[in-house]
Amino acid sequence: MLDLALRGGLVVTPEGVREGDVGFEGGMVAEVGAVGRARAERDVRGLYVLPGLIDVHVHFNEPGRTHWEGFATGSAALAAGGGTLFAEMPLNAHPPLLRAADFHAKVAAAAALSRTDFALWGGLTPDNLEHLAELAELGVVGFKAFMCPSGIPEFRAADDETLFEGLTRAAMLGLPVAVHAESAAITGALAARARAAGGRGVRDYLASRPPVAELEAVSRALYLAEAAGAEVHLVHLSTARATQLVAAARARGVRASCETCPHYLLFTDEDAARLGAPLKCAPPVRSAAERQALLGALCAGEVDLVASDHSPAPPELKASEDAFAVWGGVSGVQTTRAALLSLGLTLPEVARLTAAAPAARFRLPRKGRLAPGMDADVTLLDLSATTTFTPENLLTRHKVSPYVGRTLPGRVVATYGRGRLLFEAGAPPTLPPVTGRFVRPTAERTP
Ligand SMILES: NC(=O)N[C@H]1NC(=O)NC1=O
Ligand SMILES: [Zn+2]
Ligand SMILES: [Zn+2]
Repeated sequence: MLDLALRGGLVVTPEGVREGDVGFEGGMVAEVGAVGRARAERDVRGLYVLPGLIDVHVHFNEPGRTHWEGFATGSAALAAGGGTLFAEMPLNAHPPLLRAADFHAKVAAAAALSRTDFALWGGLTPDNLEHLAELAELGVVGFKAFMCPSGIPEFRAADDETLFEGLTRAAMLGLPVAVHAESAAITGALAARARAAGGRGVRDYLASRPPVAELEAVSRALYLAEAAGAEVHLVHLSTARATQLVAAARARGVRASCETCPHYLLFTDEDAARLGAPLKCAPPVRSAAERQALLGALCAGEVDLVASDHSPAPPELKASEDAFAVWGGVSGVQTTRAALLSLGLTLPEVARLTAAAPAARFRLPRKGRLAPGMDADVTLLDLSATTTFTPENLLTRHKVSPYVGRTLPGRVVATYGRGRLLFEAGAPPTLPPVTGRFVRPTAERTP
C-alpha cells in the first residue's frame, strides 16, 4: 500500500504533461499514472505536479556568515519556491570549504538545519590543490574556482596555472570544475580607471565589467579544460556569445556545460540603474539586446540549466552610495521558476532546466524526474494563480531582492521532499520539523 497518492494532477516531465496520479512509498515515487490504494490521499486536480527544483548554485554562507543567510532560512525559501535540493558554494561561508577539516562543520550544520536535501561544492584556489582529493572522497559535487577576485579575501582567485592544475586533478578525480569566468585583468583595470576618475555610480560599475571580460575568460577556461581533459561548468553566463563559446567547445569534444540565472534573463542595465543595490551582481545584468539574445540562446538549447546564484548579504552591505562598494549578489533562491514562467517557457522546459538537467549534469542519484524509483521530490504548482513577492512571503533571512514587489506567474501550493511535506502554502510557518540529507554524486560513468 502506498503512503500517499496525489490524484488527478497534471504530471510534468521533460517530455510533456500528462494527467494522472503520483504515488509515494518509502520516500520514493512508486507509481505514476493510475496508482493504487494509499494510506493518505491528496486531490491535486488542476495542479501541475513537477519534479522538485534543484538549484545547483546557492551561497547560504554557513558556517561563519550565517547572519547573511544560513541553511535554515535559505532552504525554507528554496522549498517555498518549489525546491527540494540545493548545491551550496564553498565560499562566503567562513571558513570556506577548501579542505576536509572544513567539511564536517558544514555538513553538521546543514544536516541539522536544512529543510531540503543538499549537495556541496568544494573550492579550488591557489591554497588547496593538495586537498582536492580528500574533498572528492568526502562527496563534493565538484570544485568551484574564480578567475577574478571573489569578494571574499579568504577565497582567492585561481590564476591560470592553478586553474590548469586544478582541472587536471579534478579530471583524475572524475569531478567537474565550476568556473566564475570574468577576466581579472580587464575588470580590475577598468574598475581602477573608473574609480580614479571619480566614478561611483551603477553605470560606472556596469561599464567596468563588459561582455568581453566574460568572453575572454570563458574562452580561456574552455581551452584549459580541453588541454586538461577535464569537465568544466561555466556558471552564471550573462551573454549569448558566452553560451555559444561553450556550445562550440562541446561540439569539438570538450566536456563543457553552462548555466545562466533568472536575473540575466529578466533584468537589464536600465533596471540596475533604477533598482540599484538589490540587482548588483557579477557579471552584471546586461543591455536589453544582450538579455534578448541570452533568452534566445536558452530557447535554442544552448544553456544546460538555470540556477539562482542566490548570494544575499545583510542590508547594511547593500546600502552604500558607492556602487563599487555594495555587496555583489542577487537574492533569488525562491523565485527561479516564477521567473522562468514569466518568460513564456513551457512547464516541460522548466522541469528540464531546473530539475532533470542539473540532476543529470552533477550525477545526483534518484533526483530530477518523476518516475518509479526516484526520490519523491515534488512541487505542486497552481498556474491559474500568480505570486506577488513581498518581504512577508519571501522566506530568506533578508528581504533585499529585485523581486520584491514583482508579480510573477504561478503559485507553489506545496513541496514534498522524499515524500515529506517541506512547504504548504498558507500553512503556519511551523510545519513538522524535517531536515534534509547530504547527497553525494554517483561515480562518473565510463564512456
Ligand atoms: N562571492 C559571491 O557570492 N559572489 C557572487 N555574487 C555575484 O554577484 N557573483 C558571484 O559570483
Ligand atoms: Zn560567481
Ligand atoms: Zn555564486
